[in-house]
Amino acid sequence: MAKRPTIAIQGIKASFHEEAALTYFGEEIETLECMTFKRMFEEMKQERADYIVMAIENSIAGSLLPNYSLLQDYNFPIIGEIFLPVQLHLLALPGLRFEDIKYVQSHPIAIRQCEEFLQDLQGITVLEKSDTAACAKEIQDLQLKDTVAIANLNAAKAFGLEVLERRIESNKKNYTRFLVIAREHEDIKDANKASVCFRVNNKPGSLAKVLTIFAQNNINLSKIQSMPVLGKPNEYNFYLDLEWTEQKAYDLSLRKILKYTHNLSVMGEYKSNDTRK
Ligand SMILES: O=C(O)C(=O)Cc1ccccc1
Repeated sequence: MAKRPTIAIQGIKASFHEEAALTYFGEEIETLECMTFKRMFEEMKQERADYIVMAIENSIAGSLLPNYSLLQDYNFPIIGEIFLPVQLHLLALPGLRFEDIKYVQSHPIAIRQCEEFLQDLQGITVLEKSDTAACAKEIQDLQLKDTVAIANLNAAKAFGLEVLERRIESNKKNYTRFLVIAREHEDIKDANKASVCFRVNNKPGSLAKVLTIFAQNNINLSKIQSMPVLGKPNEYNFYLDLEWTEQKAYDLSLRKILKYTHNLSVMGEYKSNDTRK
């Protein structure tokens, strides 16, 4: 039997990262729990992980900008994507009443998704922690009787907590997009999406020129994100997600943009997997 792949996730079991990893790879995996996003890349560099599953964007919180830098710094290929619906609940030790709450703890992405709900809570301190599941676990481990966690139902079940309030996210249709990153290059059959990065000259129309080439070749731009290049004023890295129906048109447009860009890198070619409704 082939060895189960080891997937580095940010957070512990029952976190959204674990759910994303299970959604993509199925149940036959080992997960490697990492407390930070950078740790996942270090583990992969040390060959203790075969893949990374990493959140890159959320419908409310937006892009996770430092994660773009990690992709650049470590240069491992993106081989897939997952869109996960994010439903959040307020979890507490059984029997806890609303008036007992002094602290609400969760991952910053989850906190930002529940801002409307949190605004209505008077005199309660919000604490940002490493991941939603660890917040739930801590309440059980330390028997915290004045603290609640924002997390998912897997965490409630895994750590014996009760749901004090269901579905507290502001936008009921919110999704998080995760990337699947491999240690080694993999040839993805029928790839129809790519994540690329480049810089352009600081001159009028430089970026427009590149975007026109994609438009002329019928390449859809599903995302564009810019990030300043550290130590180089006026220089930006542009991160683009491209989608195509004709592989040849994509190949051609990449060749054509070479003339108008510098530091062009293809961060990964993979199958589009947009499961949002
Ligand atoms: O804290 C977690 O469970 C994570 O995996 C990070 C996260 C939090 C909220 C939405 C998506 C990802």
